[in-house]
Amino acid sequence: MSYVIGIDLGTSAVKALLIDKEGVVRGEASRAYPLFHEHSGWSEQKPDDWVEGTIEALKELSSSTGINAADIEGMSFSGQMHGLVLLDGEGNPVRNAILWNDTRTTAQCREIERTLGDKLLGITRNPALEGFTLPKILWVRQNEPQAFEQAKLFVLPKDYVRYRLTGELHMDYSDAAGTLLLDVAGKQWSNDVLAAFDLPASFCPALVESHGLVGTLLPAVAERAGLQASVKVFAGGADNACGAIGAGILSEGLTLSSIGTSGVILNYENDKDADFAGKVHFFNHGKENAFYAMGVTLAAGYSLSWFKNTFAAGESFNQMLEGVGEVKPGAGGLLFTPYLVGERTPHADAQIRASFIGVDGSHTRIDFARAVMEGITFSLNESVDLFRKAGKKIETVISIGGGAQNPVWLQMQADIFNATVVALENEQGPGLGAAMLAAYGCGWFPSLDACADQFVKRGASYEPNADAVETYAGLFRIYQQVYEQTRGLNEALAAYRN
Ligand SMILES: Nc1ncnc2c1ncn2[C@@H]1O[C@H](COP(=O)(O)OP(=O)(O)O)[C@@H](O)[C@H]1O
Ligand SMILES: O=C(CO)[C@@H](O)[C@H](O)COP(=O)(O)O
Repeated sequence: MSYVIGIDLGTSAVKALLIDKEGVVRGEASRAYPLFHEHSGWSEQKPDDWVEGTIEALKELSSSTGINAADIEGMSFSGQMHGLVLLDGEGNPVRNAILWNDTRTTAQCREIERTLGDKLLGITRNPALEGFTLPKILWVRQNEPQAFEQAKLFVLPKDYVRYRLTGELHMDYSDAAGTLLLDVAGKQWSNDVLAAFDLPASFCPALVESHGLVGTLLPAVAERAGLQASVKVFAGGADNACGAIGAGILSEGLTLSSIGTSGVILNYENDKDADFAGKVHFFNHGKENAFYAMGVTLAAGYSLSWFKNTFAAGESFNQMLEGVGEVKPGAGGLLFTPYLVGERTPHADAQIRASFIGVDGSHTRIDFARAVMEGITFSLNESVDLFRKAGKKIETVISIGGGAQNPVWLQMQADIFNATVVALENEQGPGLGAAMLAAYGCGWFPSLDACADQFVKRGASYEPNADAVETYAGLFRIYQQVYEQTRGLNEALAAYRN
């Protein structure tokens, strides 16, 4: 039997999956690593923590499954997007990575808008948002000139890990699309954008397709991980592109909802010229010459894990959420907006913060937990709403991510989105998409679509309940007002943050 490995470099942990030719998961291992929040709005990780975590997870995977290492043919990656890793001439990081959920770069975003004007959307197909990579590059240049002086090249998180595993430096189109330096439709680094910010072409790594072969394992890494150095390593993709591949979102008309640390509503696009006027992100897919548009909730699963860590420390998600299905839709008039770290869609705002509105003396912790889940889902529904207004039909939504583990949340998504929500059997998130890129790259299938036919297995389906749909439609209108009503208050409170 032959196997491939999919590595999902997430924000909270790296997860490695061993998958056979039938698409059956034969083993999994993960390693968590810390996030550093030195100031409000800052979010960093140590690139070498990712590398160590990945090698440790691979070691566990190879030893615990008891399979013959020679049977592992290939591996590929899914990575948290946008994070800036600056490398010196020797390939060492010059500072910690600045992550996708770090919002320190508002001034640099305004500078990018002033410098590029309409060209920005025309070339990169996206507006300047704090989470994207170019503003982070400018921030380091302006605030840490000594570190910037040493930097010869930038990569994204999974590219750094792959580099340390193979010695080869590349970036795939799906991840490069989130840097604001790529001509998305033309699939090349934009000389116009690079020149506008005085960055040399040598600052960007070579571009490859997500299923492209980039090398094999370095012998020392292979030995530590318990693998053979001949394992073929394929580039991989952005976590949302890989999540979409792993959910079979490979043709028009399919929509994905992902509740991981962040939350995403994603729509497949064949048309490189599809125009959403920058209201949602528009990126290259991990499938060759395909695209996707998506809206992003910055703190989706993060809001629930914040709530758990703060008010239910020591409990599992299942323990904390026991009985949440018995609380009626609307949590007794309690509304939550999930703006714990600012927001992206539809309000690109780094200063906004979360609120509970309507707290009543009768509310208990389980009402708050339900309100948090509903608030996250209302935020995702803002993206569903945007897509519907742009003419997209959203009738069936495939749900992935840690949030899809809870059936009450799956039904809640069906009721709030007013669409059929489908879970996957043995949901594995973007790691499955990464493994599929390796399976396709190894030549096991003639196309990614053929691989999806074999690997992606739909599970339970949730239909919208008419009463709940009506209740939520009313609540959603109230939810939508909270942003404007709390914006000024949060701007004033910003001065008091750490
Ligand atoms: N049993 C569960 N029930 C509901 N939500 C859960 C459960 N387990 C995890 N989650 C949610 O999923 C999130 C993690 O999702 P995951 O896809 O693993 O994230 P990432 O890839 O960003 O690390 C958590 O923050 C939590 O909100
Ligand atoms: O910033 C984005 C997408 O634009 C995030 O989706 C990151 O890619 C991190 O994702 P998760 O850790 O939530 O999977």
